[in-house]
Amino acid sequence: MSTPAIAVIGGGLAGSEAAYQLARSGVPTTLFEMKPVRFSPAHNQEGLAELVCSNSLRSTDPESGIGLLKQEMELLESVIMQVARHTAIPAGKALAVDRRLFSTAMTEQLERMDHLTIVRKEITSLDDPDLEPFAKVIIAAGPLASPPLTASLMEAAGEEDLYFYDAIAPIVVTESIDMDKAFWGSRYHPEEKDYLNCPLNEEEYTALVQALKQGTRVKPREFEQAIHFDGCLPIETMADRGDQTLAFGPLKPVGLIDPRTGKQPFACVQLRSENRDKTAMNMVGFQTKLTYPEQQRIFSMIPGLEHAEFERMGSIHRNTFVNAPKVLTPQMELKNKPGFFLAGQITGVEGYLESAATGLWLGLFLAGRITSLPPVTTALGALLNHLQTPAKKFQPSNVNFGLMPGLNRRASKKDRKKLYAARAVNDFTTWLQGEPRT
Ligand SMILES: Cc1cc2nc3c(=O)[nH]c(=O)nc-3n(C[C@H](O)[C@H](O)[C@H](O)COP(=O)(O)OP(=O)(O)OC[C@H]3O[C@@H](n4cnc5c(N)ncnc54)[C@H](O)[C@@H]3O)c2cc1C
Repeated sequence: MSTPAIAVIGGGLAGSEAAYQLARSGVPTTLFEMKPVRFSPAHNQEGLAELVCSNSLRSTDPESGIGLLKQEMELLESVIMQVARHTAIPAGKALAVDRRLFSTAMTEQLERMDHLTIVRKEITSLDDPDLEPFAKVIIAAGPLASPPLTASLMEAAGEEDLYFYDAIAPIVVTESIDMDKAFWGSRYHPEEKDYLNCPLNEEEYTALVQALKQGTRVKPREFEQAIHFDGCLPIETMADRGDQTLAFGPLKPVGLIDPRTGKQPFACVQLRSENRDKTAMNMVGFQTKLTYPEQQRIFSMIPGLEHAEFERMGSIHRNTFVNAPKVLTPQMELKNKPGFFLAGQITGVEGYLESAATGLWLGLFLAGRITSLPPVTTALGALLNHLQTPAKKFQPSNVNFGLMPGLNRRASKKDRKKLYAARAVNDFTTWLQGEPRT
């Protein structure tokens, strides 16, 4: 009996990895990629597995979550990792690649594979006649999946369970903050230096809220009307909801005492350090749709930020992803549309490698080369387990130590990381040995 064919929509990081794993396992696979017929707003090369922004696949340190993930992907013979090693350029402890070479090598690798057909065509619906011959379909169309396909996915996933945007808070250069006005300290812990606080009196707060309400905003684009994500509302939308909303929300002053007055201010803007050296600070809760000049003008009304230099302005960019715990089975199959599986950023993961890892797992799983999820104590397991939990952001480096039975919680953070790395690799290898290999 011949093996049923599988279609993959989207030849990005996840789709290319999934298609490779299926084809090398002998599964007849067709990869539909819309480029060069149509390009998303971020893609501009014709090749597969295009890295749209940075050329870095981040740290190779096996004590970091992302380094561990690399090790585990290599154990599973990930093509993304193989090609990345071949096209790497020097970048210290990080794995960076020549972006063009990487995409060209990935395209050539996939084009010469048996069992794999690459069709340059946009799939516009989950009911597209082109998909009819296939027993299963992997949707790996990315955070910028083409609009008609997104609309069709919305129908299958349910409007409220498909999100369309990512909200980014502005980052300020620490040196440009007026330290005569701002003070360090986290809530109830003035000695901790993780947060920098800009105190506002009632008058300053009221002026800021009015400015936020009246500030010029970037016009909503296609699909953005359907946003329902209270976890990261734009700051000006919160201001619209009521004059005191911010004072009880991201600007609440509770637990923060201004050392200059010895009192709790009326409201407080908090900035969280972006890096270990605290050279850049992230404005907590200030994700925004205000235009860049308006951000500059309005945020400089905040005491301490009058002369702030912005390393990055706030923004909201399109990022299509589903509410994975609700709409997907643990095998990443759409509950409302059996036979349709999701991989890549559209599942809710973020980052090149994390996206590729979901494609790797799904490709191997649908090819029958592995039969279960990796244990949650491994980086790959934690990543996949994340798809079944409600948290939006996933950082493999934040893998919960609590998942590791017997791990000494009193050990230093560094030792715990080492122990974790050792345990995770161990658990992963044990799991792998128990899996059927062809
Ligand atoms: C602007 C931007 C910058 C980013 N910068 C970084 C970064 O610096 N570092 C990082 O780690 N991550 C970054 N990311 C996240 C990163 O892009 C993703 O994590 C990763 O590329 C997602 O992989 P994917 O396979 O899910 O989607 P993609 O890599 O986007 O691949 C999706 C593919 O599907 C194709 N496609 C879309 N719709 C259809 C259709 N209907 N029919 C056929 N084909 C279709 C697209 O052309 C594309 O080739 C960025 C994302 C964006 C949008």
